[in-house]
This record gives sequence, structure tokens and C-alpha cells, in this order.
Amino acid sequence: MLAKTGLLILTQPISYVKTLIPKVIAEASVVVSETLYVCLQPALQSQHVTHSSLLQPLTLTQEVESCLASFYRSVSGVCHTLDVKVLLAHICSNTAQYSVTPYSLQKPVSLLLSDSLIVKDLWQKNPVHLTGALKSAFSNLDSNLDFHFVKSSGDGQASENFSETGSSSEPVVIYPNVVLGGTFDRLHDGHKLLLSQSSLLCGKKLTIGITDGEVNKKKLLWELMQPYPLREQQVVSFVSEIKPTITLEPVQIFDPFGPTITDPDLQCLVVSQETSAGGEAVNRERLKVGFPCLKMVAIDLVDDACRSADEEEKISSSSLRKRALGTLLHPIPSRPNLPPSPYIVGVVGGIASGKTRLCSVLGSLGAKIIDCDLLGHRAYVKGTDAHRQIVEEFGEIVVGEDGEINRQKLGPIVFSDKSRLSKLNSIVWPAICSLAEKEIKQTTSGVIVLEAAVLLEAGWDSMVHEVWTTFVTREEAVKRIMTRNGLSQEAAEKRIDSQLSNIDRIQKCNVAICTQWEVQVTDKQIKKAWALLQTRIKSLAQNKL
Ligand SMILES: CC(=O)SCCNC(=O)CCNC(=O)[C@H](O)C(C)(C)COP(=O)(O)OP(=O)(O)OC[C@H]1O[C@@H](n2cnc3c(N)ncnc32)[C@H](O)[C@@H]1OP(=O)(O)O
Repeated sequence: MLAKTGLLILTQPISYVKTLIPKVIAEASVVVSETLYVCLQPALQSQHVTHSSLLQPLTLTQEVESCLASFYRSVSGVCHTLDVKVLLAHICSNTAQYSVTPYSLQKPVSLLLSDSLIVKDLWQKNPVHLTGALKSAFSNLDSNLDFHFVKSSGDGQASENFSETGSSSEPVVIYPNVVLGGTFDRLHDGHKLLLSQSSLLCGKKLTIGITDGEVNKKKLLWELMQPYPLREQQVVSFVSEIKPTITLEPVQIFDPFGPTITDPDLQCLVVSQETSAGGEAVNRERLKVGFPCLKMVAIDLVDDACRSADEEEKISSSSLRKRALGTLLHPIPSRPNLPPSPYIVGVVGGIASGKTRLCSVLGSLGAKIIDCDLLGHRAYVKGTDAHRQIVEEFGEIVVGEDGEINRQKLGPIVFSDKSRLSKLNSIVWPAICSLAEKEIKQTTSGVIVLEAAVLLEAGWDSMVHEVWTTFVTREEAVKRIMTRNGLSQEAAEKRIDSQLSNIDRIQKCNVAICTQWEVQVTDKQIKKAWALLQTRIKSLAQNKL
């Protein structure tokens, strides 16, 4: 029994559940493959369960907060692929005022999981009746709902010593207006904990600042960051599922402060340990304009159990972006004009971004490389039509003593004037294209790599199945061009500016390889990209794409 989505109702005392979370997630991940909604219902343990009492309120205590944190901390170590969402709308400071608000679950739930013998018994006696009752509390339950009894939490016998006592059972203060901020790129368990904790503390309106623009460009591999609308949609969709009872206000922010220094009605700011200094700066700014200080709540960071030696200890979007290098960033377009074999990969990249390294490693892995730069040399040798047109357009000044086009003379002319560059392109690209097509026709199987720096600008993407790009930061490219080509900084920047920007190129490419670091790091990305490519080619052959 493997369900895509499960709803787990845990009925043991919270202090006991907390000790079992890794085991419970491990058990759930055997029967649920994608999404696991978790609903904490300790009240079901002690009282007689009827269908109308299936969603009971739970008082928000420190114990509950820490249990919530344990869920998100445990997931990455146990099963990082499982999307866990702990439901929070029934957790409140005053349970007497609670009225049932059903959860609108976005994924259809096909498996109910519980540690309760009572729920198990209700299921065995009349599953249709129980499903009907659950539907008043949770939308989107599959009509073929199945049941799994969670053994790892032991159904109460071992939990007798775990009644909620002491200071951790004190209720936690809830604030009407809570605010938090972040980049929220590739929503991970650290984000989910921050958003969940903020939602728990929020009684009415949750303001979520989501960074965009220049402030994001300071981040590692910012070019791979998800676009703002997607990041906002992921945040809103997560919070509205776990706590549908609060109003959400996502705000696009272009500095670290956002609405915290313009909205006097905010009361509580939730930060991660890393950003607590930023929280103090917020309060200094609020005092300057006469706003009351925000109560600051700092959340511990979530460790990344999947990290490699060179990655940060905490789960971070930067590590996730680094892991995205070499993987498929954008789906492969359909190319009915191309036969499935040979499979053609276009390689593009800004000047000095490491295309040559990428192609030489791909060559060593078995790809046939067609270097369009070399074809370009052949396209305008003396006697060709392109040679004649270039001389007509640019004059004898670009012709060397041997009668060939002198690239060192032609380069500075075209790279400092876009209209002249496009004139050259209009002469040379058709000639290179027909030479490339001839080379492609000579191969009938395997992988062909068409290395063409400006393939996208030339509109040659229809000639290839997918496009890969290399990239480095602008500063690194300038440094490399100055060293490699002996050009001044100004000339180097002109060459960079005559091409697409990294971000434009990455958005149009299927795979990105960053050659910023040591060669071993580049090679690792290329080998990963090659292995994933083989899988895609296999699926294409089996008509699965
Ligand atoms: C569609 C394609 O990608 S075909 C392959 C690219 N070739 C062309 O577009 C043909 C036109 N270009 C040329 O003839 C030559 O590049 C010249 C004459 C302009 C300059 O020659 P050179 O001084 O020898 O420089 P070189 O050819 O090494 O190019 C330097 C950089 O300019 C870039 N470049 C080349 N052609 C172009 C172009 N048409 N537009 C913008 N940038 C270009 C490349 O990124 C290259 O970087 P790289 O060496 O890291 O790959």
C-alpha cells in the first residue's frame, strides 16, 4: 500500500509524541510517498470518540511548539523527500472559544494513518461512516480512503508517564498581527518551521515579506532563484493549508525591513537565529518613527541531514540551488522536427564561462562535440561567400597579410557596436549553420554536443533537443577575459554586454553548470548532468517523455 498523500492523526500526549517523531515519520514514509498532513489530537485519547468529536482544539503550549519543531527537524534526517505539513488551525490559546474550521487540503488524501486503537476500531466497524465524519473536518479525502494503524507510537500503554505538566504546559501568548520575512526560495523544512511557528503565534493577520530585486542578487547562485510569483504562491499555499483561519498578507520587499518599519499595528516579529540581528535593527527603526517595538521570537535553524562536506550545516536555499546545478531546471521542449537519435545538446554560455571545459568533459564521457567557433573560422576562409561579404561590409582593414579575416581586428569593431555585430552575425551564422547541419547528418546515434556560444541569440534552439549553459559571476568573467585575452577591463565588459545576461540565458536553458569554483566541482556537476541526461534519453526512447 503506497499512497501519494496521507493524513496522520496522532492521539498520544504531546510530550510522548515528541519522543517518537522520527520513528513515526519513518513508518509513515513506508506507506506515503509524497505529502503527509499531520493532525495532533491528544484529546481523542482521553475521551470517548464520536464522529462529531474528531477535530478537537488543542491549547498552544511550549510543549506543542517544541513538538512542531521536532517534526520539521526530523523530516530531513528520516525521509527528506516527504512533504510534511503539520495542521495548526485547531491549536489555539483559548480552546473554549474554538469553533471547528475545516482544513482545505490541496492534495487528495488516500490514506488515513493513526496511532489510536479507537480510530482503528471505528474504521473497522464502519469505514464509510468514519470517512463521512472526517470529511466535516478535512476536505479532499478520497472516496477510496484506506487506513494504516501507526504501531510505532504504541497506543498509549507507554505514554502513561507523559502527561503534560510543568512550565512547558503553560499557554503561549498569541498576537493578532505577526510578521516574518525571507526569500523563501525552494520552500524547505526550515522555511516551513518558520512559517508554522509564525502561524501558531498569529491570531489574525500574518504579514509575510518576500524579498525580490537587488537584495536577492547578493545571494549565492541568485540566478537560479525561483521567480517571485512562484515563491509567493508556495508560501501562501503552505500557510493557507496549515492555518486557514488567519488572513495572509504576502508583501514583495526590496530591502531587509519591508513592512516592519511602515506598519505600526504589527506586534510580533518571528526571525530565525541567523536574522535576529536584523530584528533588533527593525526595532531601532520603529522607535525612530514612534512605533511600538515588536516582540521578537527567534526560531532555531533546522539541520540539513543530506548536506555534503562543502555545504552549510543548516538547510539552506543556497545549498538547494547548488544541488540544482546539473539537474533539469526547465522541462525539455517537444521537438517533433528532430529524430530522437542522435540526441543533440546545445551548449551556450557567456564569454569565458567555461564552455570549453564542459565540452571536453562531455567529449570524454562519449559525446561527439561540434565546435561552432571552429566552424566559424571555416565559414569565412578566403574564397568563401562570407569572406567576400565581410570585406565588403567592414573593409580591407579586417583582412590580414595572408588574405584571411583577422579576428583580432574584427573583434573590437563588432564588440563595441551592436549594429555591426548583428551585421557580422547575419553574414556568418547561415554559413556556420549549414556546416553544423552537415556534421550532424554524419552521426546517427549517441549524443551530439553543439557548442555555440550564442545559439539562443541565433535562434538555433530548434536544432537541438535541449540547451545547457555554463556561467560564472560577472566579476569572475571579467577577470578571466583580462587574463586569457589580455583585454582591458573596459573591453572585457563590452564583450560581456554584447551577449545575453546570465539570468536571461539560465531562464532559457534546461541545465546550468557553474564553473566558478575548483575544476573538481565543475566536473562533478557535469557528471551528474550527463547521468541525468542518459535517463532522459532512455525515457525518450521508451516514449515516456
Ligand atoms: C550561433 C553561434 O553561437 S556560432 C559560434 C559563435 N560565432 C559567431 O557567432 C560568429 C561571429 N563571431 C566571430 O566571428 C568571432 O567571434 C569574432 C571575429 C567576432 C571575434 O573573434 P575572436 O577575437 O577570435 O574571439 P572569439 O571568437 O574567441 O570570441 C570571443 C568570445 O566572444 C563571444 N562571441 C563570439 N561570437 C559572438 C557573437 N556573434 N555575439 C556575441 N558574442 C560572441 C564568445 O562568447 C566568445 O567567448 P568564448 O571564447 O569564451 O567562447
